[in-house]
Amino acid sequence: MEKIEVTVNGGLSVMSAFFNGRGAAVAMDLPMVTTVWEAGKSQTNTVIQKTLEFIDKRYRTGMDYSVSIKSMIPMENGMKSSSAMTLSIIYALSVINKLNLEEKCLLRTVAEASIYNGTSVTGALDDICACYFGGFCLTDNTSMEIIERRPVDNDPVLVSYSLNGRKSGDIDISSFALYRKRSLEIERHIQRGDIYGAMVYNGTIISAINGANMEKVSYFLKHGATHSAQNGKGPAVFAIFADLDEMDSAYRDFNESSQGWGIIKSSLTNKGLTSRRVEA
Ligand SMILES: Nc1ncnc2c1ncn2[C@@H]1O[C@H](COP(=O)(O)OP(=O)(O)O)[C@@H](O)[C@H]1O
Ligand SMILES: O=C(O)C1=C[C@@H](OP(=O)(O)O)[C@@H](O)[C@H](O)C1
Repeated sequence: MEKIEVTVNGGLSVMSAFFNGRGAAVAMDLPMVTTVWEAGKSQTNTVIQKTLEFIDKRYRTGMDYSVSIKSMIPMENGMKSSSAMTLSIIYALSVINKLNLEEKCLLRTVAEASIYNGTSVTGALDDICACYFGGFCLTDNTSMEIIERRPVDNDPVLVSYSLNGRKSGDIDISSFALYRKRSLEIERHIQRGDIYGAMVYNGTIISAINGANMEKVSYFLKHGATHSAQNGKGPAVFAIFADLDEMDSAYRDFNESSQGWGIIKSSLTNKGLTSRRVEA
C-alpha cells in the first residue's frame, strides 16, 4: 500500500494576525513528519477528523484515511503546530487524490480548513506559508494573499515552551482591535528588515493583553539574549543570542530552574515542505 509522507517545520510569530488581519511568521528547524494513507477510519483526534471531513466535503474524496504524526513542534505554544499539521494532511490528500491544486489554491484551502477544524481564527495563512515555503512570510489573512517572502539567516534560537499550552482557536481577539495602531509599529520593524525587533514588539503587545511569563524573558535576558519576548500569543518565549557560549549556558542551566516548561535549541530555516511516497 502506498503512503505519502510529508515533512514540514514549525516556526515563530513575527506579527500576529489578530490585530488587523495581516500576519507574519518565520520557519524554524523543528520537523513534523506526517504520513497519510487510504484505510479504514483510524483513531485520530477531532482536529484531524475535521480536517479530513473538510477535504471530503470540498473535493468529494469519498475515502477513509489514516494519519500518523511524529512531531518535534510543541502544541499550543504559538510554534505553528496546527498549521504544520493541517498543511501536511491536506498536501498528502491532494497527492493521493491527484487534486493538482496550484500553490495559491492549496494554501488558501489549508487556511479555510484551519478555521473549519477550529485551530485558527484568521486562517493563519502567515503560518501556513512559513511552514510551506520556509523563511519569512508576510500575508494578508483577510484577502488571503501573500504580501512578501524573504529568506532568513539560519540564526540559532532558544525557545522555552509550556506543557500547559494556549489554543489559538480559543482566543478572544475582540480586545486586539484596541491595539491596532500599536501593531503598525510591528510592521515598521518588518519594513526596516528588523524581524527580531518585530517579534519582540509583537510579543510585548500580546503580553500586555493576555499576560506573559516574564520570568522566562528575564531568565534569557540575564543569560545574554539580545532579544527575548513571548512568541506571539505564547505561552512560549523565544530568545536570540549573539554569543553562542552564552546561549549554550542558558540552555544548559534551564532545566534545573523550571517546572512545567521545556526548552528547545533550534535555528531559523529556509527549508520548506518536502514529501515522498513510502511503501507500507
Ligand atoms: N502532533 C500533533 N498531533 C495531533 N494533533 C496536533 C499535533 N500538533 C498540533 N495538533 C493539533 O493542533 C492544535 C494546536 O493548535 P494551536 O492552538 O493553533 O497551536 P499552535 O500555536 O502550536 O499552532 C492541538 O490542540 C491539536 O489539535
Ligand atoms: O489563529 C490565527 O488565525 C492565528 C494564530 C496565531 O498563530 P499560532 O496559532 O501559532 O499562535 C497567529 O500568530 C497568526 O498570525 C494567526
